[in-house]
Amino acid sequence: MALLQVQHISKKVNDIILLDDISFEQQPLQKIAITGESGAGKTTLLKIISGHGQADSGTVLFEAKKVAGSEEQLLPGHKKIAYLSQHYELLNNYYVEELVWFGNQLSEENAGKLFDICRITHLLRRRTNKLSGGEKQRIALCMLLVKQPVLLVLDEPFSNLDPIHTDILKTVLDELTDGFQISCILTSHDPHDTLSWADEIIVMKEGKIVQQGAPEEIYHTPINEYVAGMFGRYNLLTANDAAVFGIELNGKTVMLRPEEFVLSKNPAEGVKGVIEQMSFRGSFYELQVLANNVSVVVRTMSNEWRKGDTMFIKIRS
Ligand SMILES: Nc1ncnc2c1ncn2[C@@H]1O[C@H](COP(=O)(O)OP(=O)(O)OP(=O)(O)O)[C@@H](O)[C@H]1O
Repeated sequence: MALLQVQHISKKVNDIILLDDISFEQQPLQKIAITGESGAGKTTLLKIISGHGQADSGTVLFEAKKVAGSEEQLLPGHKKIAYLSQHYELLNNYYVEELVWFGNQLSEENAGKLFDICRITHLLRRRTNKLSGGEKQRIALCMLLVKQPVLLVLDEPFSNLDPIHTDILKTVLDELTDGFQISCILTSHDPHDTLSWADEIIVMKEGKIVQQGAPEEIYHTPINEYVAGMFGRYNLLTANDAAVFGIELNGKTVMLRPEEFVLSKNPAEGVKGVIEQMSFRGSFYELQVLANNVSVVVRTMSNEWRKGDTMFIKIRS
C-alpha cells in the first residue's frame, strides 16, 4: 500500500491557480524529489501534504487516512509527517542538546544513533549562535526526527549549502531511510541533487505536474524543452539537423544531451566540424561544434581539443 496518496489537489488564491489537479503516490521508503521553476507551486504542495497548508479541493491520504488541512485543525501539521521549511529558524543562544532532547521520543541509544547519523554529536554542547548554516540545518532536521516521524518533507534543503554540506546531507538522508526507515520527499532546483538522490522525480510547472519518472527517464527522455532544460544543457535537432549526423527521423525532432556526441581526429569517425567555442567546467569541457551548418553543444572529458580545431563528430551509438 502507498504511504502517501496525493489525490487531485487544487488550490487558487485570488483567482490565480497555484496547484491544478495534482495526483501522485509515494511508496514506503521511496525517495521523491519535486523540481520545477520558481513559482511552480512546490512549496504550496509540500505544505498541503504535511498539513501546514489548505487545499481547495482534493485529498491527501497518509497511511490511508486523510491529512487534515491547516484550516481544519487547531494546530497545523501531522504527527507522523515532519515538515522542514526553507525558512526554518533555530532558537538563538540555546545549547544544541537542549533543543534536540526537547520532544524526544527515542530511547537514549537510538537518539545517540540519530545524532551520529545527522553528524551533530560533536555539536551538542555548542550554542546555536555558533553554528554554520549546514550544521543548523542538520540540527533542525534532528529536532524533527526525535519525534519519530514516518515521512520527512523538506523544502529546498540543499539550496543554501555548499557542495560538501550538500553531500553530507544527502548521506544523512540515505542513512535515515536505511537506518530509521524514514521516507522522504523534498524539493530542489538543482538537477544534480535530484538526479543523484531521488528514486522518482516530479517536474512541476505553473501548478501542474508536467512529467514524473525515474531520474534516467526524465534526463534522457524529457517530455518537452522545459523538462529538458531543468536537467542541464541539451541539443534539439530537427530532422534535417539529425540527417547531418546520419540519423533518419521522418520529420520528427530529437533531444540529445551534450555527452551523446563523440569527437575524433579520424575522418571515418563522423562528419567534419569545427570547434567554435570551448569552456572548462571542472570535470569536463563544454564545446560548441559547427558541422554542416548545424551547431551543437558537446561535452568531453578529453583536454586534447582547442577552439578552432577541425575534427569529426558523430552521435554515440
Ligand atoms: N499565500 C499566497 N497568496 C498568493 N499567492 C501565493 C501565495 N503563496 C504562494 N503564492 C504564489 O503561488 C505560486 C507558487 O508558489 P510556491 O512558493 O508554491 O512556488 P515554488 O515552486 O515553491 O517557488 P520557489 O522555488 O521560488 O520557492 C507563486 O506564484 C507564488 O507567488
